[in-house]
Amino acid sequence: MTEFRRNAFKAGLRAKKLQIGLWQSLCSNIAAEICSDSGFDWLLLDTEHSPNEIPDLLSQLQAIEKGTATGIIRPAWNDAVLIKRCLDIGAQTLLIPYVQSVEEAKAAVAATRYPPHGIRGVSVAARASRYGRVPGYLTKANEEICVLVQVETRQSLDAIEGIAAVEGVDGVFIGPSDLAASLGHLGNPQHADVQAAMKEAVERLTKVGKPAGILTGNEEEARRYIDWGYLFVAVGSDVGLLAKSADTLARKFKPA
Ligand SMILES: O=C(O)C(=O)C[C@H](O)[C@@H](O)CO
Repeated sequence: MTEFRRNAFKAGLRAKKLQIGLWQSLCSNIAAEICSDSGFDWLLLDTEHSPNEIPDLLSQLQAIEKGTATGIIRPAWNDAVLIKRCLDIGAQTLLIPYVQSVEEAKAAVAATRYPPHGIRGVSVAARASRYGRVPGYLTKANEEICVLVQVETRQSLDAIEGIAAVEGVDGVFIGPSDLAASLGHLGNPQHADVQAAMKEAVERLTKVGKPAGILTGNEEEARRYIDWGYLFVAVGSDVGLLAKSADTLARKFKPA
């Protein structure tokens, strides 16, 4: 019998365990497979700022299944159709960008739930149910679906407790680049005002018992965010790793 797949990332969030991730923007199943054997807890397959399409995402999910990491997809927008397509190919954890209000957080959750709890369209033969072979998938799916919402503007910061309290929101991710832009510091998430906002955000989320996540390519910052209480932290990206290693190697033989 084909078993219903459990979501290790969601279990880690419930246990308030620190989970370390890597951002995947190369849109490559081979890169994703390589990174999935590194020991990370999660790999974020981005479609908001990377040219990833559904077939690319599907092959990346397949590639990372045998590794240590849970695949998380970020749809390009808080859109029920994009969300449905990511769920149907087997993603159980989604990171929804630019959630500005309680209403938008509710809409994100509703897009992941079958009626009567939401509006997810029903497929009886999608990969999510192992092509219809998982007994009772339609009634059990919600148990393992994990919804992360992105708070990345001044407006959403103001509403952070309400957004976090929406039933079905499992975690809140602070987007450093967009938050910096919204606070008037485009391109400078290190600015003291932005750092203070990110610290306050995790403190407020911790107070209401909701796990907070973040991304940085800088080790010192990552350690600081972990000290502040962030629980799902992406500590780099496949693009960053490749660019940095390629530059370092080239410099050894072709000094600038
Ligand atoms: O605001 C942010 O920071 C994010 O949402 C993450 C970025 O989109 C990521 O691509 C890094 O630039």
